[in-house]
Amino acid sequence: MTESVDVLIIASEAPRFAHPGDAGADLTAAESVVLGPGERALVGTGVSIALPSGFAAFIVPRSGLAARHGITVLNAPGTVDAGYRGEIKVTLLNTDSTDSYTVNVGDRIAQMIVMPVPEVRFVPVESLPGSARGADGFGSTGYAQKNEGAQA
Ligand SMILES: O=c1ccn([C@H]2C[C@H](O)[C@@H](COP(=O)(O)OP(=O)(O)OP(=O)(O)O)O2)c(=O)[nH]1
Ligand SMILES: [Mg+2]
Repeated sequence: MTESVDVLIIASEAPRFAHPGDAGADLTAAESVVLGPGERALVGTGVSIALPSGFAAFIVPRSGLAARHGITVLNAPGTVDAGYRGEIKVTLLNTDSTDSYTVNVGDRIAQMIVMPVPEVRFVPVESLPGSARGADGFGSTGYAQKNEGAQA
């Protein structure tokens, strides 16, 4: 596993790790916007990066904004491809049905996680190998804890 990775960056305000060892680096807004109830907006961060090949960055919500204000990232996790050189933008969504939310320049609006991603080749086959789950999904194992008498 790679210990550290260098990500080239041009930024008005660089993403920052709040604590050493944090997975997510906070992204700040480079523009102000008011999100009305239920509204979304594409918010610039002023950050452009060049990831090494074999890596991607994922834009995910901040839990505090979500829990306190209902602000989330609509397309979470937003995917930043290694070859992308444009400005990283965040699609913020105000899920609150009554309150507006104001984003000011410099506010920490989301976080970015850099992760290794393998090069994938899709290999066409006639049939797939068997597995314990098979084609079961979409709630096939039930929802509540089984020992609480929930229906499967
Ligand atoms: O939250 C996001 C998601 C994506 N991007 C940038 C980086 C990414 O490499 C590029 C394309 O993203 P994606 O593939 O998700 O969007 P698309 O709608 O498929 O656009 P495209 O046709 O350009 O791939 O947009 C962001 O800045 N923020
Ligand atoms: Mg795409």
